[in-house]
Amino acid sequence: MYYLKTEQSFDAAHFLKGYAGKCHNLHGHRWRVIVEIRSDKLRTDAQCRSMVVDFSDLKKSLKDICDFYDHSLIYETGSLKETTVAALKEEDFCLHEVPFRPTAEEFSRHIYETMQQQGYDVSRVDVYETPNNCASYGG
Ligand SMILES: Nc1nc2c(c(=O)[nH]1)N=C([C@H](O)[C@H](O)COP(=O)(O)OP(=O)(O)OP(=O)(O)O)CN2
Ligand SMILES: [Zn+2]
Repeated sequence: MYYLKTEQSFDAAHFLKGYAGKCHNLHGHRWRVIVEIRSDKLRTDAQCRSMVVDFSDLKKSLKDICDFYDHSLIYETGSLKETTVAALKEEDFCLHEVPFRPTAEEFSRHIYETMQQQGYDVSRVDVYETPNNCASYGG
C-alpha cells in the first residue's frame, strides 16, 4: 500500500457552546491539518505515471477546504443568537456556520468526509488545534 500526506493550515476563531472553561469564550487557533491518502496502485498515464495522485492536486484539494475557513469565525448551528449573527454579518465579518460543535475531532471527520467525497481514499486526517493537541479521524 502507498500512502501520501499533505499539510495545510488556516487561522480561525471558534468557541465551544456549553463548555465549562475558557474555551466557551471566542478565541482563535492556527488549525493545522494533515491528510493522508492511500492506494495499492500507481497511475500509469503519462503525466502522473508512478504517482498515486499528483501532490499538486492533493495539495490544492486540501488548500481549498482550508482557505474556505481561513480568517473566519466558525460557529455551531444554534450556538449564537440570530441577532448576534445578523450584527456580525452587518459588520462584514466572515462567518461559517457548521452543523457540529467545532472541535478538532469534528473537523478531522468533516475534512475526512469532504476529501472522500472528492474521490480520495483517505486513510487519516489529523487536526492540530494547538501545537500539542491533535485529534484524528481515520477510515
Ligand atoms: N478533545 C478536545 N478537547 C478540547 C478541544 C477539542 O477540540 N477537542 N478544544 C478545546 C478548546 O478549543 C481550546 O482552545 C483548547 O484549549 P487548551 O487545550 O486549553 O489549549 P491551549 O493551548 O490554548 O491552553 P493552554 O492553557 O494555553 O495550554 C478544549 N478541549
Ligand atoms: Zn479552541
